[in-house]
Amino acid sequence: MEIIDLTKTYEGKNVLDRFSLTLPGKGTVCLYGPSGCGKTTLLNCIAGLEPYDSGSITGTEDLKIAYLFQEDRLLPWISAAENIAAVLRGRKEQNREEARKWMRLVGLEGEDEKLPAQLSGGMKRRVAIARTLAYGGNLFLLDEPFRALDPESKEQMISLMKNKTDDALKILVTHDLQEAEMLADVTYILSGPPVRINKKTVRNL
Ligand SMILES: Nc1ncnc2c1ncn2[C@@H]1O[C@H](COP(=O)(O)OP(=O)(O)OP(=O)(O)O)[C@@H](O)[C@H]1O
Repeated sequence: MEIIDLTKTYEGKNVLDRFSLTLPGKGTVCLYGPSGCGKTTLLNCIAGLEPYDSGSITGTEDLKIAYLFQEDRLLPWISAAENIAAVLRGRKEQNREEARKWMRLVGLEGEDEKLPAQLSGGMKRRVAIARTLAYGGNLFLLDEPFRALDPESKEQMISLMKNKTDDALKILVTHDLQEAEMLADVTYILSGPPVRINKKTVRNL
């Protein structure tokens, strides 16, 4: 996948200014940078959710993209398990079973019937993670995926994500260098001073 000279402006202000990056077919690439530097905008452009002013993104045409948004975006009027089942393509009963399996995998057994409003912030995040993984794909866009999780659930979710997305490319946006260190093969610093992460490749853009 190749991003060449991507430029995106909002209200006359350059958010992405001739941004270029070549990404591998699989593995985890972390984008690290201060709030407001354009990380979410970049993911939205890759996903095709935001138009851009100039430049190109190629190599995404045949990819199935699973996007974990920064916000959970759960449908409030259906249960946690139904939120997961909603992205599945099988028969109703099969989807329900599959959704229950994902609820177990993210440590939410017994919470299937709860509405999002009845879940804690961390539980909602785990449902959103389960929904993204259940949908699956060859490109995962992960915008602060472990936001609102306690350290133990975060570790569990990192390990689950590693297991379930082995053959895919993951683009991970995070403010947390420890997270980058645990997951990423390469970390790009989008702006600000260089930061070193143990044993990992860190590049400034
Ligand atoms: N729809 C929009 N309309 C106008 N400006 C926007 C819009 N979306 C984002 N911006 C602006 O673009 C800039 C980049 O926003 P973006 O959400 O991509 O940053 P970010 O690096 O993901 O930040 P964070 O780490 O806080 O999520 C910000 O200055 C923001 O105010």
